[in-house]
Amino acid sequence: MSIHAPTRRVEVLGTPGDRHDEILTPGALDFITRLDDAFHSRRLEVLKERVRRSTHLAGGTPLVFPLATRAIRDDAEWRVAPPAPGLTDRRVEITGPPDRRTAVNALNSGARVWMADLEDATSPTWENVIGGQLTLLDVIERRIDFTTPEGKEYRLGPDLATIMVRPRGWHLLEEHLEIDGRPVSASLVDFGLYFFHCAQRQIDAGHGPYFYLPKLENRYEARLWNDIFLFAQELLGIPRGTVRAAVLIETITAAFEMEEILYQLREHSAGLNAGRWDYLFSLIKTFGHRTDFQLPDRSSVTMTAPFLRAYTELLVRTCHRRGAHAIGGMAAHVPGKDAQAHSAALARVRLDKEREAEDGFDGSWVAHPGLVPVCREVFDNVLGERPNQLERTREDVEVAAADLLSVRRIAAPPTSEGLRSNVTVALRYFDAWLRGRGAVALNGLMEDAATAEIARVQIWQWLRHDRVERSAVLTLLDAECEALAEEDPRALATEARDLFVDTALTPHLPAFFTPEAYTRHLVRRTETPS
Ligand SMILES: CC(=O)SCCNC(=O)CCNC(=O)[C@H](O)C(C)(C)COP(=O)(O)OP(=O)(O)OC[C@H]1O[C@@H](n2cnc3c(N)ncnc32)[C@H](O)[C@@H]1OP(=O)(O)O
Ligand SMILES: O=CC(=O)O
Ligand SMILES: [Mg+2]
Repeated sequence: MSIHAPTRRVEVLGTPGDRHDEILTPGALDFITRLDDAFHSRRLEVLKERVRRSTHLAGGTPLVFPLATRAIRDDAEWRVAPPAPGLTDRRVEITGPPDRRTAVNALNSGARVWMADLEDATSPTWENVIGGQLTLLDVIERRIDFTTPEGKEYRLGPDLATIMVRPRGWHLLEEHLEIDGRPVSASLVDFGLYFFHCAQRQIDAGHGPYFYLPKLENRYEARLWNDIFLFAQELLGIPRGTVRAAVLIETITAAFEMEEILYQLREHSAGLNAGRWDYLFSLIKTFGHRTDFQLPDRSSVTMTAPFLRAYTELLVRTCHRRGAHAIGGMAAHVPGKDAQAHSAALARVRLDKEREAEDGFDGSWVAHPGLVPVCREVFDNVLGERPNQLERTREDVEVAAADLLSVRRIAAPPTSEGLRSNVTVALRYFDAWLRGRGAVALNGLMEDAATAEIARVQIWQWLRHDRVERSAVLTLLDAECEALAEEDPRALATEARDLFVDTALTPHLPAFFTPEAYTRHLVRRTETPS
């Protein structure tokens, strides 16, 4: 089907799947077209600004709290909107891709919020993108219950988590949907389809259209999202201020603009989250060329490192000063398959959540239903009857630019185990992603696009500073490739290897592995548009 909005030609080029027509309705496509009309060029400006900024930082321009927005930071009066229905108590938030099994398990898990993730945890095949929207629609319509061929039943229980949806970031395109012959922003597609189908339904169900916004780099990107919310609410007759969005502070530049990001979104804000994995990725990517920014093995970079503590403490202080929730990040350990690994994972997650709760976070993320009880218990102990600890304004916290950048204090050379682990994670994650899975458990750790990016850019950084030999990386890569192909005949070991070579072993570091990999491997366009 092609629909002709007044002047625009919309084409759906993805292979039609079961019930896709329920999502790709003429009304929804028209809504996406209007979003594209209004915001296409603003997205391009934001992307241009990213390149400009990273070139300046690479050229030695110091990263500082912006001078131009000092008045916003100094103004003690402004606050973000009060928490929206279903978002007052967020002591445990579970994350996961919006496939049907994960959705039912996450919603029933006992977590207060389910972050339905179209970003780090989703490989954006067309089937996953539209399937995810169908899952969300079916959940809200309460028609998702199903039984597997093996007889296992999935049924929504009485007490469900509130849904927050994370659309893909600004760097990605949706090539299965074209307007006037060019692909549409993946962020606008994910946001637009969910908003169009579910905003009113969520309001009718007592909640609202709630979002998590990934990978923002500065206040301009927050303003862009805020303008999109205003536009979308107006267009569909949704009362202004109904949308809520939490921003992941997961780039080093955004850490210098937390107040400004909250300020831009204040009418729609649902606080900030400490997205630690992308944050580390961003830090290495931004300063990877500098000798004083070399990070050691990923396993030895813990949240107690001074530069990471500065980041989380500043996040709590900033949020609570403005009446916004501060939500903790993802501990990577997932429950093990044997008793010993299981209790070790739980103990590590407990320590991580205890530190966050004591620091003043209002809740935190878990990656697996088996981790909900431990996170809840830790926050119950600190919060008691209170739904959050917004009143802890943490005026004791003072963080300077140098504290956020004090990476040198944990510098240590990479070990052979650290290198091997990064090669394994990057290669195996790429293989999973190319086959449509955006999150996997590897060696007891949750791996997704953010953690795989750390593995990739660390290898690049170590090569760049002659910390490891290229031949050693290639030897490990080939061995891992062979092992993967032997273990699983369906593995795309060669494609994953090529992706590794092209994104980690090149002199110029690609900003993300996903855009190129998406175009090369995930895009399956039909000959004749439907
Ligand atoms: C850096 C960041 O951005 S973090 C946020 C993005 N990342 C994520 O959201 C990852 C979320 N986690 C996951 O996707 C999964 O936990 C994985 C892939 C890591 C591991 O999944 P599995 O290998 O299936 O784990 P496991 O076998 O222990 O699962 C047991 C059950 O728990 C369910 N489960 C596991 N994780 C989740 C989850 N996050 N949400 C809901 N259910 C889950 C499984 O579906 C399975 O259910 P079943 O018994 O009905 O089949
Ligand atoms: O999105 C979360 C992160 O840690 O990255
Ligand atoms: Mg992330």
